[in-house]
Amino acid sequence: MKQNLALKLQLDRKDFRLQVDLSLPATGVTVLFGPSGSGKTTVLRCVAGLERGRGRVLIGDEAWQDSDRGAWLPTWARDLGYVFQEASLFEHMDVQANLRFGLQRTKTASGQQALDAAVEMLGIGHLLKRKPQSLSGGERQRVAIARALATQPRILLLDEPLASLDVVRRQELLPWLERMHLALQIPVLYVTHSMEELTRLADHVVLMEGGQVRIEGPVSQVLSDPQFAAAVGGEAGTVLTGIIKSHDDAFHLTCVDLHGSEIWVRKRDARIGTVVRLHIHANDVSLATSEPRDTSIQNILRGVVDVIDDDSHPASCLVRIRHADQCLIARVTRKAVASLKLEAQVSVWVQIKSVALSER
Ligand SMILES: Nc1ncnc2c1ncn2[C@@H]1O[C@H](COP(=O)(O)OP(=O)(O)OP(=O)(O)O)[C@@H](O)[C@H]1O
Repeated sequence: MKQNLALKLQLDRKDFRLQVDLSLPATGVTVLFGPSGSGKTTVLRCVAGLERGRGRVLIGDEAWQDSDRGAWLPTWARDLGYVFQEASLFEHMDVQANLRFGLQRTKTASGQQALDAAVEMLGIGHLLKRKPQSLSGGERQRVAIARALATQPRILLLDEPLASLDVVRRQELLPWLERMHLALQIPVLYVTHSMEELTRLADHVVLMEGGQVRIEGPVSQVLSDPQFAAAVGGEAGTVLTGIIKSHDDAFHLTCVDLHGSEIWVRKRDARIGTVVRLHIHANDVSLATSEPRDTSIQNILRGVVDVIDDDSHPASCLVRIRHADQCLIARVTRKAVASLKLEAQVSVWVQIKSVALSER
């Protein structure tokens, strides 16, 4: 059964008020993003019943909290998995025993099946006999996530699960999270400060600011919102969806079909027909009003200017360009906008210097 998550919460602390009203998708990853102190962790803690504000927390048709009706489920009675920055495993037990410990909470006979599936999904079968202290930070987190999933939660809460890892470990763990993301049928609330995690994992994005929701929606829509782009500064970029079309072995390239246009990326070991995400930084996009010739840039699309908005610095603008039914953002100078006479509805050639790709 699909389990939409509906939150309407107000919580007051000294110098801080959380005030959110959100209806989140029943599956997929919702990334809570925003500056330090904006209230991301507080939202997770309210969902988990670790904080008690006023309002409602509804999962599917079950009320975990409904202040108007006096309803409140304590944390232990909420079917959820919660994974923190640092995996809190029992050091004296091996991985298998840690996983089984989580399982004791489950009420269904399918618990073992769920545990096996989680072990498979997080690729930790070869670690079952190891003690936590012998695991890397990334492996510990995979065990912690598998333990949370083995309890067959109705929702998974991940609070900066990669934050305590170094860059190398982060890069190791991200593909596992991507795979998990594709396989899970429950909603995931994921707190991060990292644009890379957001662009690779998010289906839905909530930008928090000062305890409130500033922008919210599907990832491609939020990322192509110039206000979001201005808020994240140099990290602004968009996510487009394409399909692997062909591989060029001679030049080590892969061709992605983007609504009839071709985008070339570094060769990927992915089957033809695979749906992929293309991440394009706003700073890697330039615009021309006549067809560029004799350029080293391989990826050139036709598009139409949709919106031109202010950037955080007055020297630059954020230009949203429509290509078929998707949008991308270019950061260009205000001077270029003036000299090219860019405005809404103007046709442009969009030159893309660099594209990163991940599987959807
Ligand atoms: N236990 C607490 N007692 C009092 N105030 C708190 C407590 N925990 C958090 N706060 C305050 O509540 C506000 C929201 O904190 P929260 O941890 O939800 O923000 P965040 O967006 O998750 O931040 P970060 O990205 O730094 O983790 C901040 O002003 C913070 O200082």
